[in-house]
Amino acid sequence: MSENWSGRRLELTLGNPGHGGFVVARHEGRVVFVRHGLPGERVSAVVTEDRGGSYCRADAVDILEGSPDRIAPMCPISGPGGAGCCDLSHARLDFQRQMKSQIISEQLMRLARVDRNVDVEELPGTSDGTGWRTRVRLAVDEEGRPGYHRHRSSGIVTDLECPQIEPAAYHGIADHEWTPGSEVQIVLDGAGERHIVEIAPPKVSKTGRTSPGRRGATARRAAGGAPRAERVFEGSGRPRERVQNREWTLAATGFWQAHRGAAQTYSTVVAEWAGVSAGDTAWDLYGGVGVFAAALGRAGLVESVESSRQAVSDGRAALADLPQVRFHPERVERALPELATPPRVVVLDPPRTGAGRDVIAAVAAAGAERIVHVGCDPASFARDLGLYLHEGYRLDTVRAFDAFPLTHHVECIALLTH
Ligand SMILES: C[S@@+](CC[C@H](N)C(=O)[O-])C[C@H]1O[C@@H](n2cnc3c(N)ncnc32)[C@H](O)[C@@H]1O
Repeated sequence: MSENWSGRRLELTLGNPGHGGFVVARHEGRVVFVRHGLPGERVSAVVTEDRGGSYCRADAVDILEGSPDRIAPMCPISGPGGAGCCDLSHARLDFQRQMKSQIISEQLMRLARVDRNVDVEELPGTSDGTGWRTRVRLAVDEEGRPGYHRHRSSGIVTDLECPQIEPAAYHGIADHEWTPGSEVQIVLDGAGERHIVEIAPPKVSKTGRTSPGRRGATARRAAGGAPRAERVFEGSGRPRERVQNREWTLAATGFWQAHRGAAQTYSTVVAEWAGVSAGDTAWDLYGGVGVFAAALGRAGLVESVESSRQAVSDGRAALADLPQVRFHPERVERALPELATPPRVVVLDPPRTGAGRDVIAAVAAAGAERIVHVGCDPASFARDLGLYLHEGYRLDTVRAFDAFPLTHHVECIALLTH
C-alpha cells in the first residue's frame, strides 16, 4: 500500500481546472486536486485528504509563482481551512468564467461526446461578482453562532463576511444566539424586505439517523425525512419576487433562483426556445413555483410537476389567471405516467443530481419535439445531454450563465430537438 500523504507539503506545478473548484496537479505518479491555486502556478500545497486512492486533495498555502489572473481573494473567509463556498474568489472574474467554460466543454466531451465551446455569460447585476445572492442558509454551531461550513467539514466559520450577499443581509445576525444545530435562512427579496427563518435541528430517529438538513421542506419530503419546524424571526417569512410582470409570494425556505438576475434571464431563454403556441401542450418538470410554467403560458395546456406541496400551492396562487397551467404536487418519476396529453415541448430544471436515465427515457418516449434542459452541475448536465442524444435527440444550442460568481458552480441551459 502506498504511503499516506495527509499533512505532507508538496511543491507542485498546477495544470487545468477540474470540476469542483480545484486545479489538477501530478506528483510522484499521483493526481492531486489543489484548491486555492490557478492553472500554471507553482505552489507549495498541504495535503488535506488522502484516502489511498488514485488521487488526493491539497490546499495551496504558499504561491511560489503566481498567475497573472490571481487577485487578492474577494471573499475574506475562503482561504485554506476557511469557508467552502467561494472557491474561485482569488481569480479575476473573467478568468473564473474562462475556467468554468473550459470545464463545461470538458464535461460535454467526456460525458456526452459533444464537442462545443460554451462561453459563460454574465447575468445582470453581477459586474464585480459580489452582492448577487438573494438568499443564504447559515449553519449554527454548538454555541449558537451562525456561519458557513468549512470545505468538506462539519466545522463552521462564524465570520459573516462572504461577499456573495450584500452586507445588509448579516446585520444583527451574529448578535443573536440561535438554536445549536439549527440553520438560519436569510432572504433579501425582490421587494427589498429581509426575511429570517430559523430551521430547527434535524430530529434524530431511534436508529440514530437524522432527517436531511440542507434543502428545505421540498427536499425533506422528497427524501422522506421528518419535516423540521421553522420559526420566522424577521419579515413575514414570505418573500415576494417578480419575473416579467408577475409576482410570486413564496416560503423563505422554498426554492427560488439564488442570483437576483437568474429567474428573469432563464425565463426569457425558456420562453424563446420553447416557442409554444396555443395548440401546444408543454410540460414543466421540477417546476418549483411555476416560473417556467408562466413563461410557457401561451400553450393550450401546461403540466407543471413539482414535489414540494408548498411550492405548488404558492405557484397556483401566483398563476391563478392562467387556468391552462395544471400543477401536480408529485415527484416527476411518479407523475410522468399520469400525464395523459403528449407534449410538444418539455422543460426540465432538476436539482443538482440531474434528471437521470429513467426520467429522460420517459420524456423521450412521450415524443416531445423540443426539450429545454436546465442544470446547475456541468457533470450531471452533460450526462443528461448524453442520454437525450442516445434517445435520438440533437443538441441544438447550449448557453451557460455565471449564476454563482466566486464559486465553481455554473448554470447551463440546452435546447434539444427531435
Ligand atoms: C432547480 S429547482 C427549479 C425550480 C423552478 N424551475 C425554478 O426555476 O424556480 C428544482 C425543483 O425541483 C424540485 N424537485 C426536486 N426533486 C424532485 C422530484 N423528484 N420531482 C419533482 N420535483 C422535484 C425541487 O423542490 C425544486 O423546486
